[in-house]
Amino acid sequence: MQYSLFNQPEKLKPEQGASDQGAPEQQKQAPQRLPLPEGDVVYYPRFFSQSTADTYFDKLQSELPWRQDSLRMFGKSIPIPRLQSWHGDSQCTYTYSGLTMVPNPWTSTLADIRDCCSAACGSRFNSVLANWYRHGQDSMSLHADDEPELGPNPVIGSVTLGEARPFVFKHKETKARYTHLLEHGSLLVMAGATQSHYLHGISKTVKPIGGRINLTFRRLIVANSS
Ligand SMILES: O=C(O)CCC(=O)C(=O)O
Ligand SMILES: [Fe+2]
Repeated sequence: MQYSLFNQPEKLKPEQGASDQGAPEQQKQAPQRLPLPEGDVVYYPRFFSQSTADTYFDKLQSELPWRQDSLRMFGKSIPIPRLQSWHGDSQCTYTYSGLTMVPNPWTSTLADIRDCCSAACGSRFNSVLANWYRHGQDSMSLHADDEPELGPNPVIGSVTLGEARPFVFKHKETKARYTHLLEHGSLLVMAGATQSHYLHGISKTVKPIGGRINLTFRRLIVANSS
């Protein structure tokens, strides 16, 4: 399907809730295409209003069955530096870095956010990895979302709630780096050949910062997916 990354149906425009009144600088922020050669990345600041994003943060923090997962490296079990929760349609079992994750069901909060992101991205997302970065020492090392079950040129929709963190892109051949701050209530959409050409990740910081929840929506190619 051909679609524009700039799709933003009227009903998905940032809400103008009570807490946003009198703060016109918070509204009408246009999507930005990031200047990444060979990449296809669009950033929607305030995809969700401040008040909606605050509510989602609180609900997800308390509702999701957060897990401390570990990876096996060099024969040792190493805890990953963040908590995670994998949700999706029942057939969406996902394997990454040797870790096989059976999906938890969609919660109504996750399903609401999924539907907004699917409409904006033109992709029917069937799964989401929720990441909870509790503080500055939580991180995600550079990687590409290029697992075979995502298919070629996957569309990935990534929502940030809570503390803003810099998102690092590193070009696989030129090694050029580009950093973009992901803010509360934003949506970052990676599409096209972005995963073929770039790694991405979240670095640690020594600054005393608050928690951040990230939701990375994906569409896995699975039997019986519509
Ligand atoms: O926390 C983020 O913004 C990145 C998450 C990510 O890259 C992933 O879940 O694959
Ligand atoms: Fe990723």
